[in-house]
Amino acid sequence: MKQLKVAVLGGGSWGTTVASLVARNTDVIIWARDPDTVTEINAEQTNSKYLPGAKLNSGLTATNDIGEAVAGADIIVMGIPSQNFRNVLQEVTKHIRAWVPVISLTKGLEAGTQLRMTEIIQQELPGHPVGVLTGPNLAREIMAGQAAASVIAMEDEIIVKELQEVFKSGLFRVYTNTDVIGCELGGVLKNIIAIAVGMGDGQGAGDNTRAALITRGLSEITRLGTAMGGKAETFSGLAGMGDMIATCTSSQSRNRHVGIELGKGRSMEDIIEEMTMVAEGAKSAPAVMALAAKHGVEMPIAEDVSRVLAGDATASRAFRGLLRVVAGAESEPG
Ligand SMILES: NC(=O)C1=CN([C@@H]2O[C@H](COP(=O)(O)OP(=O)(O)OC[C@H]3O[C@@H](n4cnc5c(N)ncnc54)[C@H](OP(=O)(O)O)[C@@H]3O)[C@@H](O)[C@H]2O)C=CC1
Ligand SMILES: O=C(CO)COP(=O)(O)O
Repeated sequence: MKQLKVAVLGGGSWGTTVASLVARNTDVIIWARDPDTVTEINAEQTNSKYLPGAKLNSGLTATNDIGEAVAGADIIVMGIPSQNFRNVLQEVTKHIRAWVPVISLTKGLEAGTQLRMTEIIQQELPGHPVGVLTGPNLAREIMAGQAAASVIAMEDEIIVKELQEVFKSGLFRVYTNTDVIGCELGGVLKNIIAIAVGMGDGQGAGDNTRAALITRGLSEITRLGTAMGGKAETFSGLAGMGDMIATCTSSQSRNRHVGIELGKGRSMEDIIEEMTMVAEGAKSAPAVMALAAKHGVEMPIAEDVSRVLAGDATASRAFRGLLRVVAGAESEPG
């Protein structure tokens, strides 16, 4: 592979993990706003704030200067949480070269606009190829060297194959897909179902209950995703069902953690206050409900989660309501 220069923006758990993986293949520079993170990555090859105990690839370098990271890059990778994504991208526009692809790692929607991250990239950087890297990819496991599979999704069939070579590495297997909308929405929407599953787990629900929520959750996110232009088969692949299983069952998931704590009766303010990392589902839920209304899609699980997140219902009440709902045909909502 030609020695490409990749800039990863965002020094959190996933940005750092992806940068470390890609550094096995090519030149990578990571931009983080926190000077301590930058110093630590350069001096120790660790990021103890987000990936305690993990050793990063020794070829990885870090900078505090976004211009330095972006100006020389052949590929930009955005590992910034959804509500700050546009601000950082606006800085990128000042330094990026023409036609450089921009890949999002982010699994959220912009709150006010309900836009996907690739739509924001297209607004801010028209003409640049856009894509997402998504799938069942819990950062800490991947840093521990465990096998995982992911999907790189871009509309352009040639560029997506070139980028597959950049991201795949060792036991990190990367598939291609041209359904950007479906892949991106799979990553966004499963977070809300993971909160629902956590709400059940926090109240001592059983394995049958969890399986029912995951399965019914998958059908409701598929309904919205296909109404928005994604392909149904994408939601039964890694970016849909795969990520749903990982996030809804893992003790590492931040979204499931939020659900568990809500299930125990704690308030959102308390839960968020003690979290150092992002739980995208909590931020994206109102945008998801607005999109469901716009597309005329019923999403009973997401709706209940949204009510609990907004403080309009308790987790125990919402959870009992979900289970009491009168069942129709399996192909129908509810
Ligand atoms: N962690 C995971 O396993 C996975 C995460 N994702 C997705 O990746 C995205 C990033 O999440 P993740 O890395 O986990 O998040 P973390 O909570 O681990 O880290 C967030 C990072 O974003 C940085 N950040 C936040 N706002 C800004 C800003 N305005 N300018 C610059 N940097 C900023 C933080 O910097 P600071 O430290 O200075 O606050 C921090 O480095 C999310 O959408 C998530 O859903 C996808 C797959 C797996
Ligand atoms: O997206 C993820 C795994 O694929 C990470 O999930 P959480 O953000 O819930 O930790």
